[in-house]
Amino acid sequence: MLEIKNITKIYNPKHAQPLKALKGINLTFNAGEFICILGKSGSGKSTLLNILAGFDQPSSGEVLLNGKDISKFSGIEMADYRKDKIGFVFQDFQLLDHLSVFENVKIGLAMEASITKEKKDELVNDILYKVGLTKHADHKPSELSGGQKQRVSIARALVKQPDILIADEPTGALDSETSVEIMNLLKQISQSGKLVIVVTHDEEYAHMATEIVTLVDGM
Ligand SMILES: Nc1ncnc2c1ncn2[C@@H]1O[C@H](COP(=O)(O)OP(=O)(O)OP(=O)(O)O)[C@@H](O)[C@H]1O
Repeated sequence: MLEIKNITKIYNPKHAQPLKALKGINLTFNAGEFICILGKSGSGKSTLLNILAGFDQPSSGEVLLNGKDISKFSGIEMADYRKDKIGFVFQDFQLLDHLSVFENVKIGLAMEASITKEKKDELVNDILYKVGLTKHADHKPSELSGGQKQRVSIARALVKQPDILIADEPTGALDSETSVEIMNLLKQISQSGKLVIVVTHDEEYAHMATEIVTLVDGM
């Protein structure tokens, strides 16, 4: 489904000492897999994630989604790729404090001009049910626990039904019990047929993965 071939990323290529953040990475990921990307600080995890999510482009190599090379996409094609195929979950949730849980999740559908308001409301209610937040739909983020906030962020990423869910340190701001809960939810999501890719510092949760990728110094 998602294949990367000989990816390199060089920051400041014209600098006297360019920084090689990724040094020829080859990986294949399939639908239904739960991938954990591990590695020390500076090993290239965020760089790899940003390329997979279409936030950044590699210096060389290919990123193939169902055989199509997204690394050569134009700006507009890349924006469509991010909108249609990718859900992204951030460590610090990135919720809007003045909006309710329902409204925060609905933001995930803001770019979907072809979906009616009624259908959007139905999709939001469905996903809130799936992540166990129906009772909290009218609450503000400030009224939620850290784990509940991360569930809102996951619901917002999933509401547009992307094929791929990417999470950057989703448990980084959570205690260990809540972290297990969130990792279990992410695993369940992969078992429903999505490709879930998680960057984590917490090696203790890596056993839950179907595949572990360990980055060492960009390799
Ligand atoms: N925009 C940038 N410009 C220049 N160098 C960068 C940039 N982003 C990252 N780097 C460098 O690339 C290397 C890999 O960084 P990256 O953020 O991918 O690592 P990481 O494994 O995600 O680290 P952390 O766990 O601390 O987030 C590091 O040496 C970093 O300093």
